[in-house]
Amino acid sequence: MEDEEAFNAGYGSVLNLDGEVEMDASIMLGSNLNAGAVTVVKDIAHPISLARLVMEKTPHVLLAGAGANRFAKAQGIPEVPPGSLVTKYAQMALEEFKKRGGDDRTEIGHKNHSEVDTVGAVALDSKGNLAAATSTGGINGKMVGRSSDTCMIGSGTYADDNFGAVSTTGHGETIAKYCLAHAIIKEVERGKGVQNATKDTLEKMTQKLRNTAGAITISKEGEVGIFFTSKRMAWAYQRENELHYGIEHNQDIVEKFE
Ligand SMILES: NC(=O)C[C@H](N)C(=O)O
Repeated sequence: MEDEEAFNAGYGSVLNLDGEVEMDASIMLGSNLNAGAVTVVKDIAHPISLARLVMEKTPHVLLAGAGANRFAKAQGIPEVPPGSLVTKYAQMALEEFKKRGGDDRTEIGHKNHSEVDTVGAVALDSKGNLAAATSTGGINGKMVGRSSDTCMIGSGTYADDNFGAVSTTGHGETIAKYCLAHAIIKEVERGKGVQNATKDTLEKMTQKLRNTAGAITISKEGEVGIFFTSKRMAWAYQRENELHYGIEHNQDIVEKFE
């Protein structure tokens, strides 16, 4: 998904005020709560793979900026040429953002053409291990050096084999203040099913902070929770020979395959 221009991650990321791509990503394992993250990394095609290396090869959880890029080099991850993750669409979106005077970073009350989605994944394997991962270019027209919720364990990403795994998208400052991913997990811990936990937590967050977000959650039993207070959120999941997907509210398109 980081290679796909339609998504706001890797190639196709939105731009900061200087017209550059600065990316964030995080990953977490539910079995031991191991986690890794990077923030404000430049010229790396797959920030999520770098976040995984932070988890697997360092004693740290989060590496930032030049230090994260230096670590990538040491791990043999090549940098892509400067500017090669920038797309025409992202440049147009930044121009539009600047023309508008640059203050409509949330969906409430605005029709915002420049937002494309962060990518995230949650998974359960046959042994009962849960994992979550999230990757983003952040928010169009962000300040240089701004870190998002996506690199923050507990906000953008969380996984605990006892309860579930969550990945979130939406207005980063709001998600970070609410510790959204962890807040959803806490509701599961209190006994709610993952769909209700996801929905109720997002609704409470939006009511309190007047900004929108969405999340995908999976339980240790393999149930999925999908909800968004934003206008749209593209999602999909596969269980056995059924593929489910949607983007609008109350949409669940099913395709069966052999
Ligand atoms: N579309 C997104 O999910 C953006 C991301 N949460 C951020 O604030 O950077």
